[in-house]
Amino acid sequence: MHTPTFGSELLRRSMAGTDPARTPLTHMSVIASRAASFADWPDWVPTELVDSFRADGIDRPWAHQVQAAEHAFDGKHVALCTGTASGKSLAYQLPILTTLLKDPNATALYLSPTKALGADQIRSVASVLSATGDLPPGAAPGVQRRFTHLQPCAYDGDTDVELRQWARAHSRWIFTNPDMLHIGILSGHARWRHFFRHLRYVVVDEAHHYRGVFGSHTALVLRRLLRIARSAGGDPVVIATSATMAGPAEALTRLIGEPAVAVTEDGSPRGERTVALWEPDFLPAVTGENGAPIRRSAGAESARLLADFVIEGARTLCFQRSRRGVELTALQARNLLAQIAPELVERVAAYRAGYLAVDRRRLERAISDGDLIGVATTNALELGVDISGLDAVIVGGYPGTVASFWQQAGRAGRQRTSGDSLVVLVARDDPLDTYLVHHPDALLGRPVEATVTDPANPYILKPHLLCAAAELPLREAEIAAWDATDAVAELTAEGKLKQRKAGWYVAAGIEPHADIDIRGGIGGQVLIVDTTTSQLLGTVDSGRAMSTVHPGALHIHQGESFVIDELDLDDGLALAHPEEPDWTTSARELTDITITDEVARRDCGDLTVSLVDVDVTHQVVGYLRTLLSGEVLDAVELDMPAQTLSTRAVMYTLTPESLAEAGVTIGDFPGALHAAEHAAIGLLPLVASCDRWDIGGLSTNQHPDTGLPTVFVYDGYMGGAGFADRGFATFDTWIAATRDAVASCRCESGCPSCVQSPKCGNGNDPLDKDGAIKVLTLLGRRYSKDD
Ligand SMILES: Nc1ncnc2c1ncn2[C@@H]1O[C@H](COP(=O)(O)OP(=O)(O)OP(=O)(O)O)[C@@H](O)[C@H]1O
Repeated sequence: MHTPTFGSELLRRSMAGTDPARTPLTHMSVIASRAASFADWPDWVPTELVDSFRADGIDRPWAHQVQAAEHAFDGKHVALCTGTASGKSLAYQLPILTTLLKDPNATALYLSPTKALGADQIRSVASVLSATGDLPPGAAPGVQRRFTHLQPCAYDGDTDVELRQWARAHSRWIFTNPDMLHIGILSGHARWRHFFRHLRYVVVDEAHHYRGVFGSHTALVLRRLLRIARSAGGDPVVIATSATMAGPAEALTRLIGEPAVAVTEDGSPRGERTVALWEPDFLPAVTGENGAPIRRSAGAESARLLADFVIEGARTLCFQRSRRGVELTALQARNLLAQIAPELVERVAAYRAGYLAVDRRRLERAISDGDLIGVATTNALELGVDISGLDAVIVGGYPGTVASFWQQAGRAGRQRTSGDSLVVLVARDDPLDTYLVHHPDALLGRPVEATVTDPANPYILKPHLLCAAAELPLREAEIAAWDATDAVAELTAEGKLKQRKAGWYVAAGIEPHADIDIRGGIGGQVLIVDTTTSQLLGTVDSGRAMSTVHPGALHIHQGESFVIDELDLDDGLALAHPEEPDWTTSARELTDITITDEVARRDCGDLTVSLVDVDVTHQVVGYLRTLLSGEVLDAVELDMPAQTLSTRAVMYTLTPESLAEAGVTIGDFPGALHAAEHAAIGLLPLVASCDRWDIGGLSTNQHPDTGLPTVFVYDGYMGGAGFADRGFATFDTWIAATRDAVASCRCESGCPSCVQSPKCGNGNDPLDKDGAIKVLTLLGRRYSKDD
């Protein structure tokens, strides 16, 4: 570090006294500040609207805002992908408010992945519409009279029946989410005919959230929306926004099935941002499974940094992955402060979604006003919420995607004056975190990951086809455009669709909408119920129930802990009671795989990589209870039935000769392949925007279907979710990163940061770290030549 920055100074002061040989800091770099690039207000924006924006504090738009607004106004679907706090809302507000003002019938729809963000965006629109500009003194507060007919209104699970009726009849700008659009709007679209006939814009905010199974469901909901609007006479333009989305135009096209353009050049000003990567040291005298060393937890390390930054007067947000983690971090930071700076204890708090709305607003105000200096939070503060004046962000554990990392990092430095900030990523004991803190380029120099969706997955597509047919008869051309010929033939053969002259109709007695839970995954659902209050805590895909809500499993719901007493798969019920144990659980599964089809294959000498359809049979055989320190408390056995999952896998085979050549002796094959498989599962999220819990794996010395040493990594969802496809498509990058992650871990013979897996059915045995490096090096060498 040459010239000290705000961030490097803050870190230096916090690290004073640390033994340089054991420094947890693995990297520090500075992202330079940037000046604003302005544009003129487009000449199609009415003066009264420009006045309102000016009165709301926006004198001139930034260049990217105008570019995106112009595309949308010209009728092109547009994806705006610029940094956090780059004013993306204004970019869609300009064409929408203009159109609503000029055409008294025009309507618009706004979609966000969370209700909180939707509420925030309505507030932002209301603020523009109520800005008094040059209205005469004494004009009524609230929305100005000339804008009253626009009536932006929320329409989600919290909206009561009366307001819903009012919104349908009067609102010209509806704020909702994909879930409500599916179940509450498209299912009864006849009542919305006027709204759809005049629908001119659809906003898809924070579009990178639509990935994996949720993304595939949303893609189909959006296609149904466009189809219904067009059949009613409307022709909406879609405006997608995201601070972090790879290939935004392609991503939007994948989501809506139609061509789109992108705007990515960010014209907003930014302060100087220092980014630090941090790897907690190993704990002395504490060991985990099979005696492996374990690191100080990311939560405890984050709490220490939070307390240090608060002492330095730096206003800091500290992100934690779980709500429980948030409470613990805030508590630990307060305990540390109580010993050294007791006057600061009350200036640190926890923030999470389970709190009452009033408490959340109070906390948000206290953060903005500076009454609170340090706040531990879940990703509830990651999206949208416009809090300014923060100096530092601590990201406690890689949040799963590069997109989320930048989203969280972007919460600091939103101050327009200087905006200098510090971001620290604290690694968890996990291969992906280890890799990232030792390979800064993979995090800081890499474009964000592609959002993976697979709307062609028949297990997702078929229920949506039934909904579409129930909404309006399905026509040949639509079926072809949705790539659904086979699925429609199957539904027709099953008697669920009937072909008539005007198209395909859903068979009498079928009400398909309620059968889809667009966040719940695929297939049937198991309900999780608190037996002490009869409260429904949530649902889980039945295919994943045995590994997540087996008897004895710890289940977290809105920050509260529950322990599962009973799982009844026949009735689809998991019964739980509240309990706050100091351990967590992870299921142990045994897996068998049969290859049913080969979709694609790349040979490289005697090695092969293939994309295959597989039947995965797994059986949960027990679970581990692990203390929060990482220490294993015990292993509990379970007797659960086996289940079969038909899905997609990426598979590679090697030969005994190639392994021997790479230096792996025959007795070490199982441990080497097993360790390589675990690490590859841990690293797949680097290329496929999924969670390691979305995927599974199997390695074997000799698979019956290949006759060779074989490793599979498969999607944990019926029909697949697109993750294995990404693994196949980016095999070289994925395997090279996996090799580097294992090789750069400082442990001697394998630990949770490299080759141990928290859900291994074989108790992480055998594992051969050195052998895994040899296997991965061999694959990497061969395939990088090939690519
Ligand atoms: N042209 C502009 N000039 C000055 N300030 C602006 C301009 N455009 C927007 N802003 C302000 O910037 C802040 C961030 O805007 P906004 O919330 O729309 O950003 P965003 O890109 O949606 O952020 P996020 O990605 O965090 O959701 C707001 O306070 C807004 O009023």
